[in-house]
Amino acid sequence: MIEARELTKRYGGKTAVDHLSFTVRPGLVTGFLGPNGAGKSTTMRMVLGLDTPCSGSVTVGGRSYGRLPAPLRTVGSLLDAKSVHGGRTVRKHLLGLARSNAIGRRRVDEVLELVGLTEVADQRAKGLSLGMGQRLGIAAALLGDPEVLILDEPVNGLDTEGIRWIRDLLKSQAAQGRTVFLSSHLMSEMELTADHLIVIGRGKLLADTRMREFIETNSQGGTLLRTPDEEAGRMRTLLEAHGATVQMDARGPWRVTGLTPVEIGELARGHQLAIHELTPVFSSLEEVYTNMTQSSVEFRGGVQDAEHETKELVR
Ligand SMILES: Nc1ncnc2c1ncn2[C@@H]1O[C@H](COP(=O)(O)OP(=O)(O)OP(=O)(O)O)[C@@H](O)[C@H]1O
Repeated sequence: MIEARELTKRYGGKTAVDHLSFTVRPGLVTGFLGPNGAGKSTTMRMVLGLDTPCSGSVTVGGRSYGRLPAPLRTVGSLLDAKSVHGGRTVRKHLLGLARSNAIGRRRVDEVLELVGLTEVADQRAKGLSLGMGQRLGIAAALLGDPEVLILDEPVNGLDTEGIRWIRDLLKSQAAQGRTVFLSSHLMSEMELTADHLIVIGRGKLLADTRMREFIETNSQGGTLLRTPDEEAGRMRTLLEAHGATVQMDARGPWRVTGLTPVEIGELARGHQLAIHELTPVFSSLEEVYTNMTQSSVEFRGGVQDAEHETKELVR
């Protein structure tokens, strides 16, 4: 579990993180989203004791990072995969980390196996491909078998296979009851990986919500509707009279927005109109997120009054 309470960080006159409170829970992959400069990396660095909050607090497993008796056993992180000493071999890099954290050699072999680096264990780190380097960073994060994993842009620059591998790994780590907190600008990937989302803008919390709820509540997808031809005119009039917008399609289903599928179904039933198809369609995470950060529409996914912040984001 990660708990941030009123976390605030200023650099000179610039407020990077602004009274940010959230909880990242075990058993889930939680995505951390926000436009460039929103304060994600700063927040992660404060969680990991690499930056000191100006005010507020953040704990991992109930303690601030500095008070953890064996940090690597509580929280594993990947902030910058390139921060490895390139002259060392893969195994030596991990052995060095293990030794300084009282972790046995056997665990090094386990994580090498887990991330698929056993065969290149004796190669120098600087010769690794980007994907391999990323795996090494993840091996280091997993070394202490920590309850919390924090990853900043772990899929940056990876190919499809590498991305899928990280997705499966993170999901399985969460399924084992670990807390997984990751940032990524790749929305399609985040949509597939994360169960929960924390969204920030200008250092402030914009949303703290389940992925499904975030998409469903803020989706502009609408509902696909088919009715028999002879009832189409009456159906359209009825829907529009109740505030719906109907996009007609002569051959396919209509797209109805402004009413939920339940409301459409109940209206049709009340007027004895037949329905042949009623399919909710949801926007992608990317569409919802882009819309949220580009419009001043009030966001309703767990934080009520984000109007001001979303306006700020587009200035
Ligand atoms: N060490 C620093 N000194 C001064 N300003 C900083 C420092 N670190 C971050 N900032 C500023 O704080 C703000 C938040 O930066 P941060 O890197 O945390 O955002 P981010 O959400 O991680 O962005 P990105 O998605 O681009 O990585 C930015 O305006 C950044 O310029």
